[in-house]
Amino acid sequence: MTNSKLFSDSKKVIPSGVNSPVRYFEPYPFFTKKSNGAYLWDVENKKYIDFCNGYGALLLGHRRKEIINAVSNQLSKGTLYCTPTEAETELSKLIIGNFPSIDKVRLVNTGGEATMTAIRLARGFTKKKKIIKFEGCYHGAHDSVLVKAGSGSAHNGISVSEGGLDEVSKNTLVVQYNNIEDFQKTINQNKDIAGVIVEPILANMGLILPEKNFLYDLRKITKENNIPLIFDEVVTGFRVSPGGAQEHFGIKSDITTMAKALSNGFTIAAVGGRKEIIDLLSPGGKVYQASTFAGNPISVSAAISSIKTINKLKNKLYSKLERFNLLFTTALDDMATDMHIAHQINFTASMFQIFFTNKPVINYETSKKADSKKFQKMFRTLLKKGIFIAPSQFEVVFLSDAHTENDLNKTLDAYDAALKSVKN
Ligand SMILES: Cc1ncc(COP(=O)(O)O)c(C=O)c1O
Ligand SMILES: N[C@H](C=O)CCC(=O)O
Repeated sequence: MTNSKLFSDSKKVIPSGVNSPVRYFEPYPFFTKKSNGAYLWDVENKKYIDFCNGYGALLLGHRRKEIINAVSNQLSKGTLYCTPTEAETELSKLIIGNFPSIDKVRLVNTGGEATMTAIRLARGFTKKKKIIKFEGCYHGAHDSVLVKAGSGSAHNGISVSEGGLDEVSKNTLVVQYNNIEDFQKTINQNKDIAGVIVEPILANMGLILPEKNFLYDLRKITKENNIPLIFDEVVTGFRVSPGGAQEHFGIKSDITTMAKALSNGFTIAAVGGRKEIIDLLSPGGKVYQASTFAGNPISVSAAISSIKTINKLKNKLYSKLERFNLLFTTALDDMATDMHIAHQINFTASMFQIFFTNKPVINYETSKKADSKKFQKMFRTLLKKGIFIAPSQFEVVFLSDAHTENDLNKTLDAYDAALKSVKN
């Protein structure tokens, strides 16, 4: 079977042939048949070093032994009960142990479900309507946050999705990321703010780091105005430190969402926060949230195993990934500079992105101004050479614990060729 044949088949039965827009690239995506460690293999038996890593989920690499063992063990005991389990309490205690801002946590299935619940909680708590989000931040594919969002929707130039209601999006106020004056002005002009949601490190417009005081000022202003601050840690939770970006920056949010690296590749997400807010969830409170698959025993077993593995490895894991990232991005920067290619590299922890522009990339506008055609050229050369990064400059390159120095050296050689293709 070939990728091209599978794509023509899939297009007949799946819209655009893919189950999430970001998976499509021209002329057609490759179809994966298996993965292991740092690698993917497509149906034509081509091997790729994977730097998409489930858009950040696979912090520990594909088919990590500890997680596969835990899941296999659970498979022999059942796949769905729809009753509470002891394992759900164990997982919640582990999450709370890693995130001191969280008193209680509810398990859901996806990042989007977690942010939808977080926003509903903020509205239920404050009895107010409007939320503030930041340009380019992506919080899932639901109406209140699909407004000037990043990821695939930035790529498609969709500011507000068709089919979304104006009545919903008009209650979402959008502020420029890293612009605290814009934020303060919006707070001063609107007395009806129910909550503020932010990616503490913006990983959906490429990688954009919060400027020095941005998150601290956000925390201070939201506290002064009694507005719940939601940290969307769907990407950063467990990836930048065992306690996410909030541990990394030493800031406590009121509500936190997490997914991805929480389970290293299984379908689970969580929304947690201060007791007085999270206890508003039904059935004890009047903020309704529900799901058949919530607390799915397979995903819960994967998440318990992931957190335990992360907590056991701790400094060894994070310092290795940081060292690899620094070495890699320094070499990449030198290469692009030697070739006189205008570029910026943003990096932190185990994430980076290169932008083809001579201006620092600090927000939605500056990310959008980077040359996406050059990025596509680079992507295609990398792919030919067996390196798979997410196919858009609005995504991020993710390192995993499975990458070896040898993988990184091969990848640097591929970037060398890819940058030359950009230059020509
Ligand atoms: C920061 C952030 N929040 C929320 C989401 C939505 O998560 P999901 O795709 O699991 O709905 C994503 C990614 O998709 C994300 O990167
Ligand atoms: N950028 C998104 C997640 O972080 C990409 C995942 C998706 O939408 O399929």
